[in-house]
Amino acid sequence: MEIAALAIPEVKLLTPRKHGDDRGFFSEVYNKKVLAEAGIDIDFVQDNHTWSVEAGTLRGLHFQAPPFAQDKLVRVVRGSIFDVAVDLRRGSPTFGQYVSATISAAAWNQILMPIGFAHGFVTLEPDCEVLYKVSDYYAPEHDMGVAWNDPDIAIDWPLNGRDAKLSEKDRKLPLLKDLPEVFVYDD
Ligand SMILES: Cc1cn([C@H]2C[C@H](O)[C@@H](COP(=O)(O)OP(=O)(O)O[C@H]3O[C@H](C)C(=O)[C@H](O)[C@H]3O)O2)c(=O)[nH]c1=O
Repeated sequence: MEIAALAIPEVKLLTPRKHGDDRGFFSEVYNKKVLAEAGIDIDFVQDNHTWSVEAGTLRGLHFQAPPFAQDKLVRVVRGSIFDVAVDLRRGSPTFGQYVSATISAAAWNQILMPIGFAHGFVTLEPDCEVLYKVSDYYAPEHDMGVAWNDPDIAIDWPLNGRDAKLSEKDRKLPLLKDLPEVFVYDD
């Protein structure tokens, strides 16, 4: 498992090994012990699976507020996504900044973001399937978000001239400046 830090170092890019042979491949895509040995000790409790039909499908920017905040480990088993983590931790030197990575079945990579970040992605091709682990259960009453196109975050989404396909909920998410304080930076 290769593990690299992105520009906001709490967000990691993971690349599991693929063991190929004439049948295909085998890959340990999650190993709690391997991550713990790398200092990433997270108890994931729920697996999510989303399928997006069209390229340009944009889900985000979402997070769950404490006490149901979630670490997330995201991977793609069909297609590719432009994945984004936005630092929402008040007091963080990178508050309101984002990191991004292209996560794809072809690259066989994953992105890990801790509690304190909003998550979103846009699909780069049709028929994308995204699987991700979260470290707390779904809590709809604590499900929150930030507008995908917040000018203060200014995410450079690769929409390639198409309109983002958004849920009604995501069309109405607040701007970062209007969010209540939910996460505090704990360096
Ligand atoms: C998140 C979630 C949703 N649901 C139900 C609620 C709705 O009936 C339906 C679709 O939910 P939603 O529109 O919130 O799905 P996404 O827009 O893909 O939301 C996700 O998108 C971004 C990228 C995330 O990181 C979050 O995990 C999550 O917010 O699934 C559940 O039953 N369990 C869950 O854990």
